[in-house]
Amino acid sequence: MMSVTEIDVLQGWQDSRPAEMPEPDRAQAPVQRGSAARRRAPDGGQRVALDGLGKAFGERQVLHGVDLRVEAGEFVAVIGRSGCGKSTLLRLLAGLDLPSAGSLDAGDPSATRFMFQEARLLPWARVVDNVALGLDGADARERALKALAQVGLADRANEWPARLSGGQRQRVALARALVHAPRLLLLDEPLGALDALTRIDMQRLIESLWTRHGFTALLVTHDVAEAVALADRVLLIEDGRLALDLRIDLPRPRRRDAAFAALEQRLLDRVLSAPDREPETPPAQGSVAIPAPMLRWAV
Ligand SMILES: Nc1ncnc2c1ncn2[C@@H]1O[C@H](COP(=O)(O)OP(=O)(O)OP(=O)(O)O)[C@@H](O)[C@H]1O
Repeated sequence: MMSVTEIDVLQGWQDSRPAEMPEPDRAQAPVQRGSAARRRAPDGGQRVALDGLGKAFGERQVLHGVDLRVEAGEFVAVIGRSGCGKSTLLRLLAGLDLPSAGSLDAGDPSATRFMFQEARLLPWARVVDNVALGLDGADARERALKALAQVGLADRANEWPARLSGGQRQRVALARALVHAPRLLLLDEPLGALDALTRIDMQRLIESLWTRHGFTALLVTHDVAEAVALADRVLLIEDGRLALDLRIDLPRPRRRDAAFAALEQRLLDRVLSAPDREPETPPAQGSVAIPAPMLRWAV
C-alpha cells in the first residue's frame, strides 16, 4: 500500500474540498518541547479514504461531500453538536448504511469492529461465550480468554453479563472486538454512559490497546476532553460538513496540564460557536431491513 505523509493527506483533502465547503480551521496544536516521539509503526491499522461522501435520508441531507484521509494506525476523534452527522459517518464506515454520494474505502469489512454506547451482550451467554461469539475453531475459548485478560477481566470469564458493572460490560465489548484482531475500530460514544472515573480508566485501557495492536481508531464522543486525551487528530463536524481537522501533538499518556486545557478550551469554544440544529427524529426502525454486517456486530 502506498504510504501517505500527513502533508499529502491534508493537502489532498484541501485540494479535493468541494467549493461549498467552508474553509477549515486547521491550526496546529502546540508541540511540547522534549516530548517523546510517540509515532508508532502501525502495521496493523487500516487506512481510510472518503471522497465527496454524502448521505441523505429522504429530503434531509445529513452529510455533505466529506473528504477525509485517515492513516493506518491513527487515532481520530469526531466531535460536534448533537445531530451533526457523527454517528451517520461511523455507520457508513462500518457498512451499516450506504452512502448517497461519493466514495468510501475502509478496507475489508471483516476487519472492522464497532463499539456502541451500550455493550449489547447476550444475557443468556456467559462473558467468555459472548467474547467467543462468531469465532471458529477449537481454540475459540482460549482466544476469548486471552482477549478478556487484555481488558483485565480474566477472572470474570464465567460470569453472567447481568452481574457486571457498566464499565465491565464495555470491557467485554472491547474484548469481543479485540478477539477478531480488528484493523479498524469504530467507537460510537462507547464511554458515554460511564461515571467519570470509570471513563478515565477505560480511556487509558483503549489507548494502551491501541498502542499495542496498532489498529486505526475512530471515536465519536461528546466529551471534548476525551477527544484531546486520546486522539492524534480531532475532527469537528458542523451540520454534516467537516469544519475542523486539528492535530493534537501532546505526548502520551496525556496529562491534563495547561497545554491540554488550552486545547480543550479552544475546541470547546469552536464547538459551541456552531449553530445548534435540533436533530430530526428518525423513523421507527421496526420495518427497516437490517444489513447483513449489522447482524455480526449488533448482537
Ligand atoms: N435512519 C435515519 N432516518 C432519517 N434520519 C436519520 C436517520 N439516522 C439519522 N438521521 C438523522 O440524521 C441526522 C444526524 O444523525 P446522527 O445520529 O448522525 O447525529 P449525531 O451527530 O451522531 O448525533 P448525536 O450526537 O445526538 O448522537 C439527525 O438529524 C438524525 O435525525
